[in-house]
Amino acid sequence: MSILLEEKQRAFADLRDIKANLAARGWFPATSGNLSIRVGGFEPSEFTFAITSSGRDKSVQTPEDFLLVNEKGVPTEATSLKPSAETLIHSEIYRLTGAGAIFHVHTIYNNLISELYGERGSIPVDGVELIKAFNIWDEEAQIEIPILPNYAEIPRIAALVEGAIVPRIPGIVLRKHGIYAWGANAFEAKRHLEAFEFLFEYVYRLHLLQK
Ligand SMILES: CSCCC(=O)C(=O)COP(=O)(O)O
Ligand SMILES: [Zn+2]
Repeated sequence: MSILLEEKQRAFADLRDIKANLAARGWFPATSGNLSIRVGGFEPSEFTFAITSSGRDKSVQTPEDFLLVNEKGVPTEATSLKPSAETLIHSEIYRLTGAGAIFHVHTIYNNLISELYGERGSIPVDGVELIKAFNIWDEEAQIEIPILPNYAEIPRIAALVEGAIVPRIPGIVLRKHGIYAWGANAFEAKRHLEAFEFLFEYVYRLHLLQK
């Protein structure tokens, strides 16, 4: 078996597991969300990643759930499957961060918080312990999680990713849409995603308490 085939099968298996895990939390309502894992070499200019196919019910497992695409988001193998409509955002995050996995979900809390802080352009989080999940260990750390507008054309959003990325924050929120969280591998990307969602719920509930 070639190394790429082995890596592809491992990436598909990892995506299947994470998809089932996140679906069980209700984080893929109405076919929303997409997941990807980088496969093969880590050349900055040329890379391949496994990504969810577009428009599918992510709470069920089928043989048509994933495909491989190149750094431009074009399928690398003959297939009738369509890559996620948001593949270009994944491509751009891989290109800019060298991440190994990217997970995107739509939740009530990430949508609410993105609207609450939409005009500010970032979500402030102040001194919450789970900030350490991002490997930020300062006492009472203060972070700002970037928010981008949710344009209808994905290339317009992708063009803004470079300017929005904050090196120590492994995620970007799209306003009234959802979060992209990434990490060096699937384990780390999942940890980051869980931390973001915890922090969004915390900040939202705190806002209500303080009103
Ligand atoms: C009904 S969800 C609208 C599209 C979206 O935001 C999303 O995350 C899912 O798109 P995909 O093409 O990856 O299924
Ligand atoms: Zn989406």
